[in-house]
Amino acid sequence: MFSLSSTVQPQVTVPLSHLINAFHSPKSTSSVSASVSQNQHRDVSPEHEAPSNEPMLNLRDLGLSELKIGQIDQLVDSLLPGICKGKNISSHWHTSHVSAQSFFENKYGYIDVFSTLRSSCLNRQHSRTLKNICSDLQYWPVFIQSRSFKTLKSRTRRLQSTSERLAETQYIAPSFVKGFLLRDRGSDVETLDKLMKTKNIPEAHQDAFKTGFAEGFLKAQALTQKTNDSLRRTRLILFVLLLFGIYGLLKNPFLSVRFRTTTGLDSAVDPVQMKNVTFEHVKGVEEAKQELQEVVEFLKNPQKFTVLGGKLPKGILLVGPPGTGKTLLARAVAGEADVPFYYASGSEFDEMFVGVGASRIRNLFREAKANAPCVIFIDELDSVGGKRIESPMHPYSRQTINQLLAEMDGFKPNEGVIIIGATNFPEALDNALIRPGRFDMQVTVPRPDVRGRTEILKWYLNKIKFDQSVDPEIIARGTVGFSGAELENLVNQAALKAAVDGKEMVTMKELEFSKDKILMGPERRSVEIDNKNKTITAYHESGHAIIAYYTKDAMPINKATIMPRGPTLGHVSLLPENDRWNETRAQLLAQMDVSMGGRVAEELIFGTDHITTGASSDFDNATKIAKWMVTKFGMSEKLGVMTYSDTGKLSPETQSAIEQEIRILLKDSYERAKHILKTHAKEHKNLAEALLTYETLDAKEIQIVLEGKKLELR
Ligand SMILES: Nc1ncnc2c1ncn2[C@@H]1O[C@H](COP(=O)(O)OP(=O)(O)OP(=O)(O)O)[C@@H](O)[C@H]1O
Ligand SMILES: [Zn+2]
Repeated sequence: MFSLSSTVQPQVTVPLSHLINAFHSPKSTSSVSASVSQNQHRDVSPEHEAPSNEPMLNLRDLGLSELKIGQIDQLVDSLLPGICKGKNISSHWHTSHVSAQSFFENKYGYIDVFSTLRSSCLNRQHSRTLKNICSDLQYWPVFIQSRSFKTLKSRTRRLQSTSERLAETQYIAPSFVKGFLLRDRGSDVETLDKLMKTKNIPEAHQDAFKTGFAEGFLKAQALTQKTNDSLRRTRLILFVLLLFGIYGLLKNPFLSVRFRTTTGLDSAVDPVQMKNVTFEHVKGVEEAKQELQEVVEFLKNPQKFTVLGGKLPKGILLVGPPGTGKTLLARAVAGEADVPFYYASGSEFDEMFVGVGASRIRNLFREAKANAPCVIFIDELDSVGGKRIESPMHPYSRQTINQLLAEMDGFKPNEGVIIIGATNFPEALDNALIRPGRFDMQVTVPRPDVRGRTEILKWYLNKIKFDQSVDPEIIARGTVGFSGAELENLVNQAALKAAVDGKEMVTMKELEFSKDKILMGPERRSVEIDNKNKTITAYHESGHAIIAYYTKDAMPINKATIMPRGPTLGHVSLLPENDRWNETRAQLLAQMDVSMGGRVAEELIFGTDHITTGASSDFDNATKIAKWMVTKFGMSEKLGVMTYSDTGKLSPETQSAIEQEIRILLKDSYERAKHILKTHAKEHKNLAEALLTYETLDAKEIQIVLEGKKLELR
């Protein structure tokens, strides 16, 4: 409805179509009727009440509410000729107002237009053309009263000031009025008149021309209104969607985690109660456990230490290769003492964002102090406490380390918070971190020895089903240098293999299998090796085995196989009875002899022309031992008890003397191997054939074959 309602303004509204109709057929009287309401009394006739979907045009908007009686009469007459023929007028027209009649009369000195409308029946028959209406509209004074009786000046006067005019139109007039009457009225109509004149439009067509103009204008206004409505609706929908979107983002767990981690204000500092992990769970690191025992005592009973005046270190640094059980030990300390355990990894503090790493450290220590006695464990300490090198990758590491140092200085030694740090690279740590008062107690957690490995293997074997014939010690002997984590993995892999093979329990075979897999890579069963190469490999490997078996100081054989694995076509594994801390000259020579066994076997069986490249790593091994014996271990009579570290810088004579000695050692070794293989040619043949049949033979089976007994069919 194009109406501007106001409490004080009389309103005259008319369906738009009627106005258009009036424009179109000004002489027709049948299609349009009107009624006039009484003063202070709204027309309540049913027709009037019936809602109309048509847009309504408020005549006041057209500036008609201020018409003089005569003008209104003229207008109504021209718009709706014969509209009021009596009291039974239908009420498509109605007027309403609420302001006092006297107000208008008093203030403006002329009769209220509505009293005129009320008294008049609007039944004049004069028909007038649109041209007349337009020119009337053009010059009628527009008189608009806003709310609260604030009366604006006559429009004619106000139009003198352009700025005033603009302000007024924006404030009061609807766009229709602005466009049609106020802002562009004069110019539009004038232009239209001018246009009709210049185009020489005949008098007869001028009405139609103007009608078309007015109709188009009204339609454009209706369209604008529609567009504005739909724009408003779209904006509302977008706003609601935005609200939903924001709600969804806040509820999304992924994003909330991101917010957590990136702000660092809420880093994970929840303690873990470690009652279930004790020193019992950590095997093969007895010394480390003993050293940490006193820390456990302190955490259990801090007063005992305070009374005696003893001071415990604030920080303990666990140093050792990966997987040796440093984290496990720290957990066990908390578990033994039954105190909370705060875990943090150094890399968590290594943040790209300023202050985040430092704030996490602050949070961690604040939480820990509130829950003392407790253990803070910082894994990978080197990644937070490494030497303070400025680098673009770690822009705020200095800030983080400083925070860590400040926190460590910030509590007293006997406050009940023990910080355990772990690192694989103690040398990479910032010196400020390892000075007394910080991480001043260092505990080494080495790779386990054979006893330790046996214990660890037993511990993890007890968690799976294994055959009674399994000897963990044999596996332990063959896994020199394995860490606790690697041994755990070995047992696990054996269990998986047994499950895949449909076995009920794990046997030595699976354990050996997984050991070889870890040491040498997976088996290459799919590799097609021709019989000739298989035979050469079988004799080569048996050659090693025969030398090992018949040489007094050689290590016991564990296994021989011609199954390709990793880069090898076959191998013989020997096991030291113990981890060897020292090796004798005889043991070193025996190792060289065993290495030579492969090539000697090839030569003896297939002839000098058919020796292969397969012995190169054997020679590498033998040559290395011979070289060390001469240059490092003082085991050459000719060169004496002296070390020759940088052989390239030695005199040519010395260099050739060393070379000579190494050559003799290797040659002698080769000859010894040849002698043994010639002596035990029969055993050599038997073993090679057994390998060709069975592919893999363990120590017991090798012994059976070499004793000339028959192997049971597997
Ligand atoms: N000495 C051990 N006794 C028993 N289990 C061990 C031992 N060492 C390692 N493990 C096993 O290996 C797993 C990994 O060990 P842990 O995380 O403690 O090693 P770590 O020294 O902290 O390694 P990293 O330096 O890589 O952090 C342990 O959870 C445990 O299952
Ligand atoms: Zn070999």
